[in-house]
Amino acid sequence: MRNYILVINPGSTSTKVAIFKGTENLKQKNLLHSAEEISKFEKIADQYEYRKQSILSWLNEEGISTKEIAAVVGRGGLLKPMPGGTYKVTDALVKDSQIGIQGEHASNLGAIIAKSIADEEGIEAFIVDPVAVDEFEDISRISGLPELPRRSLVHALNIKAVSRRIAKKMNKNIEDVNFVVAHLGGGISVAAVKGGRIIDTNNANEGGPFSPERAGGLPVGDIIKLSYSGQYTYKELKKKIIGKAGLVGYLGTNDARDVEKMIENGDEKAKLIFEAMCYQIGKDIGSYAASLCGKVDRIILTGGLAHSKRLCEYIKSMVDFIAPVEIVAGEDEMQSLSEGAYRVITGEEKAKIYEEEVKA
Ligand SMILES: Nc1ncnc2c1ncn2[C@@H]1O[C@H](COP(=O)(O)OP(=O)(O)O)[C@@H](O)[C@H]1O
Ligand SMILES: CCCC(=O)OP(=O)(O)O
Repeated sequence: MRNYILVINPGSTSTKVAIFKGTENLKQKNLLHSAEEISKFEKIADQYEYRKQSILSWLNEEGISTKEIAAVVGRGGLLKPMPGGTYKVTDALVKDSQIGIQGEHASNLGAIIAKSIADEEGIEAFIVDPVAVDEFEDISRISGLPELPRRSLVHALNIKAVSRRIAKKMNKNIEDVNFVVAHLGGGISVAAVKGGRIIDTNNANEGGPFSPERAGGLPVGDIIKLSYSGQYTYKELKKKIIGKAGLVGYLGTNDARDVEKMIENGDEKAKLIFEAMCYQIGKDIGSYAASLCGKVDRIILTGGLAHSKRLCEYIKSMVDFIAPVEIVAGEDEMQSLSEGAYRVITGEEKAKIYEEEVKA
Protein backbone atom coordinates (compact mmCIF):
# COMPACT_ATOMS: atom_id res chain seq x y z
CA MET A 1 0.00 0.00 0.00
CA ARG A 2 1.53 3.33 -1.07
CA ASN A 3 0.76 5.74 1.79
CA TYR A 4 3.84 7.88 2.17
CA ILE A 5 5.45 10.96 0.66
CA LEU A 6 9.26 10.92 0.68
CA VAL A 7 10.70 14.43 1.11
CA ILE A 8 14.31 15.22 0.10
CA ASN A 9 16.01 18.54 0.88
CA PRO A 10 19.71 18.61 -0.05
CA GLY A 11 21.86 21.32 1.59
CA SER A 12 25.55 22.02 1.26
CA THR A 13 26.63 19.79 4.17
CA SER A 14 23.59 17.60 4.75
CA THR A 15 20.51 16.06 3.15
CA LYS A 16 17.31 16.42 5.17
CA VAL A 17 14.94 13.52 4.55
CA ALA A 18 11.45 12.88 5.88
CA ILE A 19 8.50 10.56 5.52
CA PHE A 20 5.07 12.17 5.58
CA LYS A 21 1.65 10.53 5.75
CA GLY A 22 -0.70 13.11 4.31
CA THR A 23 0.60 16.31 5.89
CA GLU A 24 1.87 14.60 9.04
CA ASN A 25 5.64 14.31 9.46
CA LEU A 26 6.22 10.71 10.68
CA LYS A 27 10.03 10.59 10.59
CA GLN A 28 12.79 13.01 9.74
CA LYS A 29 16.58 12.83 9.70
CA ASN A 30 19.41 15.17 8.83
CA LEU A 31 21.91 12.96 6.97
CA LEU A 32 25.28 14.67 7.49
CA HIS A 33 27.95 14.62 4.77
CA SER A 34 31.46 15.33 5.99
CA ALA A 35 33.55 17.98 4.22
CA GLU A 36 36.03 15.18 3.41
CA GLU A 37 33.36 13.05 1.72
CA ILE A 38 31.85 15.98 -0.22
CA SER A 39 35.24 17.29 -1.39
CA LYS A 40 35.81 14.06 -3.37
CA PHE A 41 33.26 15.25 -5.94
CA GLU A 42 34.22 17.72 -8.67
CA LYS A 43 30.68 18.97 -9.31
CA ILE A 44 27.52 19.04 -7.18
CA ALA A 45 25.67 16.80 -9.66
CA ASP A 46 28.40 14.15 -9.17
CA GLN A 47 27.17 13.68 -5.56
CA TYR A 48 23.91 12.19 -6.85
CA GLU A 49 24.62 8.47 -6.35
CA TYR A 50 26.32 9.00 -2.97
CA ARG A 51 23.43 11.05 -1.55
CA LYS A 52 20.79 8.74 -3.07
CA GLN A 53 22.39 5.73 -1.38
CA SER A 54 22.42 7.59 1.98
CA ILE A 55 18.67 8.17 1.62
CA LEU A 56 17.94 4.55 0.66
CA SER A 57 20.03 3.31 3.61
CA TRP A 58 18.06 5.57 5.95
CA LEU A 59 14.75 4.20 4.61
CA ASN A 60 16.11 0.71 5.14
CA GLU A 61 17.16 1.50 8.74
CA GLU A 62 13.67 2.86 9.40
CA GLY A 63 12.10 -0.31 7.98
CA ILE A 64 10.33 1.62 5.21
CA SER A 65 10.13 0.01 1.77
CA THR A 66 10.13 2.17 -1.38
CA LYS A 67 6.98 0.15 -2.25
CA GLU A 68 5.17 2.15 0.46
CA ILE A 69 5.97 5.51 -1.16
CA ALA A 70 3.26 7.21 -3.25
CA ALA A 71 5.33 10.20 -4.41
CA VAL A 72 8.76 11.75 -3.95
CA VAL A 73 9.27 15.50 -3.55
CA GLY A 74 12.58 17.35 -3.61
CA ARG A 75 13.85 20.90 -3.12
CA GLY A 76 14.23 22.49 -6.56
CA GLY A 77 17.42 24.22 -7.58
CA LEU A 78 18.94 26.81 -9.89
CA LEU A 79 16.79 25.99 -12.91
CA LYS A 80 15.64 28.44 -15.56
CA PRO A 81 13.69 31.38 -14.10
CA MET A 82 10.16 30.03 -13.36
CA PRO A 83 6.91 30.93 -11.57
CA GLY A 84 6.28 29.48 -8.10
CA GLY A 85 4.23 26.32 -7.49
CA THR A 86 4.52 22.53 -7.53
CA TYR A 87 6.20 21.07 -10.62
CA LYS A 88 6.22 17.50 -11.93
CA VAL A 89 9.86 16.47 -12.38
CA THR A 90 10.26 15.86 -16.12
CA ASP A 91 13.35 14.76 -18.04
CA ALA A 92 13.96 18.37 -19.14
CA LEU A 93 13.84 19.55 -15.52
CA VAL A 94 16.34 16.85 -14.50
CA LYS A 95 18.65 17.77 -17.40
CA ASP A 96 18.72 21.46 -16.38
CA SER A 97 19.32 20.48 -12.73
CA GLN A 98 22.30 18.37 -13.84
CA ILE A 99 23.73 21.24 -15.87
CA GLY A 100 23.02 23.74 -13.07
CA ILE A 101 21.58 26.19 -15.57
CA GLN A 102 21.90 29.19 -13.19
CA GLY A 103 24.82 27.80 -11.20
CA GLU A 104 25.96 25.10 -8.80
CA HIS A 105 24.02 24.59 -5.57
CA ALA A 106 23.12 21.48 -3.54
CA SER A 107 19.42 22.15 -4.18
CA ASN A 108 20.02 21.02 -7.80
CA LEU A 109 20.20 17.45 -6.47
CA GLY A 110 16.62 17.47 -5.12
CA ALA A 111 14.93 16.88 -8.49
CA ILE A 112 17.60 14.47 -9.76
CA ILE A 113 17.38 12.13 -6.76
CA ALA A 114 13.59 12.42 -6.44
CA LYS A 115 13.03 11.42 -10.09
CA SER A 116 15.47 8.54 -9.90
CA ILE A 117 13.76 6.99 -6.86
CA ALA A 118 10.30 7.69 -8.32
CA ASP A 119 11.13 6.14 -11.70
CA GLU A 120 12.27 2.90 -10.05
CA GLU A 121 8.82 2.67 -8.42
CA GLY A 122 6.74 3.94 -11.36
CA ILE A 123 5.47 6.87 -9.27
CA GLU A 124 5.72 10.65 -9.70
CA ALA A 125 8.33 13.10 -8.47
CA PHE A 126 7.78 16.80 -7.74
CA ILE A 127 9.62 19.93 -6.71
CA VAL A 128 7.98 22.89 -4.94
CA ASP A 129 8.85 26.62 -5.11
CA PRO A 130 12.47 26.11 -6.21
CA VAL A 131 15.33 28.53 -5.65
CA ALA A 132 14.85 29.71 -9.27
CA VAL A 133 11.33 31.06 -8.66
CA ASP A 134 11.21 34.32 -10.62
CA GLU A 135 8.26 36.63 -10.12
CA PHE A 136 10.21 39.85 -10.63
CA GLU A 137 8.57 42.92 -12.07
CA ASP A 138 10.41 44.20 -15.15
CA ILE A 139 11.91 47.12 -13.25
CA SER A 140 13.54 44.74 -10.74
CA ARG A 141 15.59 43.10 -13.51
CA ILE A 142 17.53 46.22 -14.47
CA SER A 143 21.02 46.25 -12.95
CA GLY A 144 22.75 49.15 -14.65
CA LEU A 145 24.77 46.95 -17.02
CA PRO A 146 22.70 45.53 -19.91
CA GLU A 147 24.74 42.31 -20.08
CA LEU A 148 24.14 41.52 -16.40
CA PRO A 149 20.43 41.66 -15.47
CA ARG A 150 19.47 41.22 -11.81
CA ARG A 151 18.38 37.62 -11.13
CA SER A 152 15.92 36.07 -8.73
CA LEU A 153 17.70 33.31 -6.76
CA VAL A 154 15.87 33.15 -3.50
CA HIS A 155 14.73 31.01 -0.55
CA ALA A 156 11.32 30.90 -2.24
CA LEU A 157 10.08 27.75 -0.50
CA ASN A 158 10.33 29.11 3.04
CA ILE A 159 9.47 32.72 2.09
CA LYS A 160 6.23 31.63 0.44
CA ALA A 161 5.39 29.22 3.27
CA VAL A 162 5.84 31.82 6.04
CA SER A 163 3.96 34.41 3.97
CA ARG A 164 0.99 32.02 3.71
CA ARG A 165 1.26 31.30 7.44
CA ILE A 166 1.27 34.98 8.51
CA ALA A 167 -1.53 35.92 6.07
CA LYS A 168 -3.62 33.12 7.62
CA LYS A 169 -2.79 34.35 11.13
CA MET A 170 -4.02 37.82 10.04
CA ASN A 171 -7.22 36.26 8.59
CA LYS A 172 -6.32 37.72 5.22
CA ASN A 173 -6.01 36.30 1.73
CA ILE A 174 -2.38 36.19 0.65
CA GLU A 175 -3.39 38.17 -2.47
CA ASP A 176 -4.43 41.11 -0.27
CA VAL A 177 -1.29 41.60 1.83
CA ASN A 178 2.28 42.84 1.32
CA PHE A 179 5.25 41.64 3.32
CA VAL A 180 8.98 42.19 3.49
CA VAL A 181 10.38 38.76 4.36
CA ALA A 182 14.00 38.23 5.47
CA HIS A 183 15.10 34.56 5.29
CA LEU A 184 18.14 34.52 7.57
CA GLY A 185 20.07 31.25 7.22
CA GLY A 186 23.47 30.17 5.88
CA GLY A 187 22.48 32.39 2.95
CA ILE A 188 20.23 35.44 3.30
CA SER A 189 17.32 36.53 1.09
CA VAL A 190 15.42 39.74 1.79
CA ALA A 191 12.31 39.89 -0.39
CA ALA A 192 9.42 42.18 -1.26
CA VAL A 193 6.36 39.90 -1.31
CA LYS A 194 3.38 41.59 -2.97
CA GLY A 195 0.12 39.64 -2.79
CA GLY A 196 2.12 36.38 -2.45
CA ARG A 197 4.53 37.13 -5.33
CA ILE A 198 8.26 37.73 -4.74
CA ILE A 199 8.56 40.87 -6.88
CA ASP A 200 12.13 41.74 -5.88
CA THR A 201 14.96 40.25 -3.82
CA ASN A 202 18.75 40.13 -3.58
CA ASN A 203 20.53 37.15 -5.16
CA ALA A 204 21.10 35.02 -2.02
CA ASN A 205 24.37 33.63 -3.39
CA GLU A 206 25.96 36.81 -4.65
CA GLY A 207 24.28 39.93 -3.23
CA GLY A 208 22.34 41.48 -0.38
CA PRO A 209 23.53 41.51 3.24
CA PHE A 210 26.54 39.41 4.20
CA SER A 211 25.52 36.17 5.90
CA PRO A 212 27.13 33.54 8.17
CA GLU A 213 29.08 32.22 5.15
CA ARG A 214 28.58 34.61 2.22
CA ALA A 215 30.03 37.98 1.31
CA GLY A 216 26.79 39.51 0.00
CA GLY A 217 27.09 42.59 -2.25
CA LEU A 218 30.71 43.77 -2.72
CA PRO A 219 32.35 46.93 -4.12
CA VAL A 220 32.42 46.17 -7.84
CA GLY A 221 35.72 47.87 -8.74
CA ASP A 222 37.56 46.17 -5.89
CA ILE A 223 36.24 42.71 -6.75
CA ILE A 224 37.41 43.16 -10.37
CA LYS A 225 40.87 44.11 -9.06
CA LEU A 226 40.94 41.07 -6.73
CA SER A 227 39.86 38.78 -9.58
CA TYR A 228 42.82 39.88 -11.71
CA SER A 229 45.33 40.06 -8.85
CA GLY A 230 46.61 36.52 -9.54
CA GLN A 231 45.96 35.70 -5.87
CA TYR A 232 43.02 33.39 -6.63
CA THR A 233 41.75 31.10 -9.37
CA TYR A 234 38.13 31.59 -10.48
CA LYS A 235 37.07 28.57 -8.40
CA GLU A 236 38.94 29.73 -5.29
CA LEU A 237 37.45 33.21 -5.38
CA LYS A 238 33.93 31.86 -5.92
CA LYS A 239 34.33 29.49 -2.98
CA LYS A 240 35.69 32.33 -0.84
CA ILE A 241 32.75 34.61 -1.61
CA ILE A 242 30.10 31.93 -1.09
CA GLY A 243 31.53 29.79 1.71
CA LYS A 244 34.42 31.55 3.41
CA ALA A 245 33.12 35.10 3.77
CA GLY A 246 30.63 36.79 6.12
CA LEU A 247 30.92 35.62 9.75
CA VAL A 248 33.35 32.88 8.64
CA GLY A 249 35.61 35.43 6.93
CA TYR A 250 35.76 37.83 9.88
CA LEU A 251 35.41 35.48 12.87
CA GLY A 252 36.18 31.95 11.65
CA THR A 253 32.76 30.46 12.43
CA ASN A 254 29.44 30.21 10.58
CA ASP A 255 27.60 29.56 13.85
CA ALA A 256 25.88 32.71 15.14
CA ARG A 257 25.59 31.04 18.57
CA ASP A 258 29.40 30.96 18.82
CA VAL A 259 29.51 34.63 17.85
CA GLU A 260 26.97 35.50 20.56
CA LYS A 261 29.15 33.68 23.11
CA MET A 262 32.18 35.70 21.92
CA ILE A 263 30.18 38.90 22.41
CA GLU A 264 29.09 37.83 25.90
CA ASN A 265 32.79 37.29 26.69
CA GLY A 266 33.53 40.91 25.76
CA ASP A 267 34.88 40.40 22.21
CA GLU A 268 34.45 43.86 20.60
CA LYS A 269 35.29 42.67 17.07
CA ALA A 270 32.64 39.94 17.25
CA LYS A 271 30.10 42.58 18.41
CA LEU A 272 30.98 44.91 15.52
CA ILE A 273 30.70 42.17 12.88
CA PHE A 274 27.48 40.70 14.28
CA GLU A 275 25.90 44.15 14.43
CA ALA A 276 27.15 44.96 10.91
CA MET A 277 25.29 41.87 9.64
CA CYS A 278 22.12 42.99 11.44
CA TYR A 279 22.60 46.55 10.13
CA GLN A 280 22.89 45.36 6.51
CA ILE A 281 19.76 43.22 6.92
CA GLY A 282 17.88 46.21 8.39
CA LYS A 283 18.99 48.46 5.52
CA ASP A 284 17.79 45.94 2.92
CA ILE A 285 14.43 45.57 4.67
CA GLY A 286 14.04 49.35 4.36
CA SER A 287 14.95 49.17 0.70
CA TYR A 288 12.38 46.44 -0.09
CA ALA A 289 9.76 48.34 1.93
CA ALA A 290 10.36 51.16 -0.55
CA SER A 291 9.85 48.64 -3.42
CA LEU A 292 6.35 48.19 -1.95
CA CYS A 293 5.91 52.00 -1.71
CA GLY A 294 5.76 51.65 2.07
CA LYS A 295 2.54 49.59 1.86
CA VAL A 296 3.89 46.86 4.15
CA ASP A 297 1.51 44.85 6.35
CA ARG A 298 4.21 42.91 8.18
CA ILE A 299 7.98 42.47 8.24
CA ILE A 300 8.80 38.78 8.74
CA LEU A 301 12.14 37.52 10.12
CA THR A 302 12.64 33.79 9.50
CA GLY A 303 15.42 31.15 9.18
CA GLY A 304 17.91 29.85 11.76
CA LEU A 305 19.30 33.29 12.68
CA ALA A 306 15.80 34.42 13.68
CA HIS A 307 16.31 32.25 16.81
CA SER A 308 18.74 34.94 17.98
CA LYS A 309 17.01 37.45 20.27
CA ARG A 310 19.98 39.83 19.94
CA LEU A 311 19.73 39.80 16.13
CA CYS A 312 15.94 40.21 16.04
CA GLU A 313 16.01 43.07 18.57
CA TYR A 314 18.70 44.92 16.61
CA ILE A 315 16.82 44.62 13.32
CA LYS A 316 13.48 45.44 14.96
CA SER A 317 14.91 48.66 16.41
CA MET A 318 15.85 49.69 12.84
CA VAL A 319 12.66 48.77 10.97
CA ASP A 320 9.63 48.60 13.25
CA PHE A 321 8.69 52.16 12.21
CA ILE A 322 7.73 50.57 8.85
CA ALA A 323 5.36 47.79 10.02
CA PRO A 324 4.92 45.28 12.88
CA VAL A 325 7.67 42.64 12.92
CA GLU A 326 6.76 38.92 13.04
CA ILE A 327 9.38 36.33 13.96
CA VAL A 328 9.10 32.83 12.50
CA ALA A 329 12.35 31.25 13.72
CA GLY A 330 13.73 28.27 11.78
CA GLU A 331 12.21 27.08 8.56
CA ASP A 332 9.32 24.96 7.44
CA GLU A 333 10.84 23.58 4.28
CA MET A 334 10.11 19.86 4.81
CA GLN A 335 6.48 20.58 5.70
CA SER A 336 6.13 22.98 2.74
CA LEU A 337 7.58 20.42 0.31
CA SER A 338 5.22 17.70 1.55
CA GLU A 339 2.23 20.04 1.42
CA GLY A 340 3.08 21.09 -2.16
CA ALA A 341 3.13 17.44 -3.26
CA TYR A 342 0.01 16.63 -1.20
CA ARG A 343 -1.99 19.45 -2.86
CA VAL A 344 -1.23 17.84 -6.23
CA ILE A 345 -1.81 14.22 -5.17
CA THR A 346 -5.22 15.14 -3.70
CA GLY A 347 -6.17 17.09 -6.83
CA GLU A 348 -6.38 20.43 -5.00
CA GLU A 349 -3.78 21.84 -7.37
CA LYS A 350 -2.45 20.82 -10.78
CA ALA A 351 1.28 20.20 -11.10
CA LYS A 352 3.01 22.65 -13.43
CA ILE A 353 5.16 21.43 -16.31
CA TYR A 354 8.61 23.04 -16.42
CA GLU A 355 8.91 23.12 -20.23
CA GLU A 356 5.57 24.94 -20.47
CA GLU A 357 6.38 27.53 -17.80
CA VAL A 358 9.97 28.56 -18.57
CA LYS A 359 11.07 30.88 -21.32
CA ALA A 360 13.04 29.12 -24.10
N1 LIG B 1 19.24 29.28 18.57
C1 LIG B 1 20.00 29.97 17.73
N2 LIG B 1 20.49 31.18 18.09
C2 LIG B 1 21.27 31.89 17.25
N3 LIG B 1 21.59 31.50 15.99
C3 LIG B 1 21.13 30.31 15.59
C4 LIG B 1 20.31 29.49 16.42
N4 LIG B 1 19.99 28.37 15.73
C5 LIG B 1 20.60 28.48 14.51
N5 LIG B 1 21.28 29.63 14.43
C6 LIG B 1 22.11 30.13 13.32
O1 LIG B 1 21.39 30.12 12.09
C7 LIG B 1 22.31 29.93 11.00
C8 LIG B 1 21.83 28.78 10.13
O2 LIG B 1 20.50 28.97 9.75
P1 LIG B 1 19.69 27.85 8.94
O3 LIG B 1 18.37 28.45 8.57
O4 LIG B 1 19.73 26.58 9.70
O5 LIG B 1 20.63 27.77 7.66
P2 LIG B 1 20.70 26.78 6.41
O6 LIG B 1 19.42 25.95 6.43
O7 LIG B 1 20.83 27.72 5.28
O8 LIG B 1 21.94 25.96 6.66
C9 LIG B 1 23.65 29.62 11.64
O9 LIG B 1 24.47 30.76 11.67
C10 LIG B 1 23.26 29.18 13.05
O10 LIG B 1 24.31 29.40 13.95
C1 LIG C 1 20.96 30.24 -3.95
C2 LIG C 1 19.82 30.66 -3.06
C3 LIG C 1 19.40 29.61 -2.08
C4 LIG C 1 20.32 29.47 -0.93
O1 LIG C 1 21.18 30.32 -0.68
O2 LIG C 1 20.11 28.38 -0.16
P1 LIG C 1 20.98 27.94 1.13
O3 LIG C 1 20.93 29.06 2.13
O4 LIG C 1 20.28 26.70 1.60
O5 LIG C 1 22.37 27.68 0.66
